[in-house]
Amino acid sequence: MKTYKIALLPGDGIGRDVTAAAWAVLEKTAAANGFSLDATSYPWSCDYYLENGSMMPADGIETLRSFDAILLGAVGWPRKVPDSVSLHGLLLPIRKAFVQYANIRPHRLLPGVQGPLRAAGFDILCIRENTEGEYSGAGGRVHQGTDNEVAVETSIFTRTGVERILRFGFEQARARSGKLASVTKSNAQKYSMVFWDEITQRLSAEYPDVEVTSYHIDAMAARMVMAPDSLDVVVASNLFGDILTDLGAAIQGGLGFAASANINPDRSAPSMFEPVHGSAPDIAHLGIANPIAAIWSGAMMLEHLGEKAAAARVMASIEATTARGIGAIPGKDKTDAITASVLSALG
Ligand SMILES: NC(=O)C1=CN([C@@H]2O[C@H](COP(=O)(O)OP(=O)(O)OC[C@H]3O[C@@H](n4cnc5c(N)ncnc54)[C@H](O)[C@@H]3O)[C@@H](O)[C@H]2O)C=CC1
Ligand SMILES: CC(=O)C(=O)O
Ligand SMILES: [K+]
Ligand SMILES: [Mn+2]
Repeated sequence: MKTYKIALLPGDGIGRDVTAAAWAVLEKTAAANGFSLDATSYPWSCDYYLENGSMMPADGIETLRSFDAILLGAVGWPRKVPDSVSLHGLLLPIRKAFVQYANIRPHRLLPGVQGPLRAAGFDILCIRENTEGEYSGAGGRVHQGTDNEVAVETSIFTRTGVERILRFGFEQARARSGKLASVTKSNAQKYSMVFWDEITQRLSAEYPDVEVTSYHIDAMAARMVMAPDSLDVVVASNLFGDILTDLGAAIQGGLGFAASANINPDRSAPSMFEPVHGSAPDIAHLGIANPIAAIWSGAMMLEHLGEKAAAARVMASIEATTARGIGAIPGKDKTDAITASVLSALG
């Protein structure tokens, strides 16, 4: 039987609950579809940091490298560890080291879910640059604690990095409606985003079948709310994509619905699958986290592994669940009840 080696990183807060839910669904799906998933779970998290002084061991990246894929919950527990330490100690290093440059975030309304906009046909695909840009981690602080203190955070946009994410966006647009929105801010950011726009324009010549439009990030935020039907594939830098995908999640009905895949398109290292949301300290321990985003991310993992029928089975079970009203209204159903419904819909 075909076996896939999966690294589980539940992380912090509700990351643990939703990863457990996703794993139960994935295991049952694998059994029904004739393959198996071999999980190794790692406790890397803020608790791990408090015990060991780092978010993961020094050889953590090398440990993960041998897996077929990584399933992650969420990283961060700001009451105990600064978010800048936890994110730059675990989540962001994995995305960078494994060149998971395409962060794919689908946003669409599931059956039975009423988003705040009543935009019934809401269905867009955000492609977020995931290894550089505003989250490069290049910068520093001097004269700390004095009136002369200075903080510098440098965005890094490389030709390789910008070209490959835009090309990925064009390819995704080609595979969907043929419409691509490129998110910019070249009226204010006169180096990086002018560079981004130039590469968008140059690549558009290679994709005459794709209609590409550039929108400034501020106008794009408004457009997602006011005219979501005018959008299909949206490609954005790391920070812009991060913000727009929480907005996309909100339009979907909440953070508990938004899935994501951190993809290494060349398959030279494992890709990582996780919900868009974080550890949600405000609801952790209440048993009410919506596991649908994590389960959907698991379906994206199966798709990436080539198990398309299994991925479709998981999606159909999610949709059957929300169509029955279970998990459709944020906070109404418990994590376990939503998971049980998806499990039973699997058949
Ligand atoms: N990829 C990751 O691991 C991410 C980690 N974080 C970290 O998570 C921690 C909390 O960050 P926040 O800014 O509060 O963002 P968050 O996404 O954890 O929570 C934002 C809001 O959405 C709600 N929410 C999130 N997921 C939900 C779910 N599955 N079901 C129902 N409601 C849900 C929360 O209760 C909260 O009100 C921080 O440490 C942050 O750095 C934040 C975003 C992504
Ligand atoms: C860190 C974060 O907010 C994200 O990856 O979406
Ligand atoms: K997450
Ligand atoms: Mn985010």
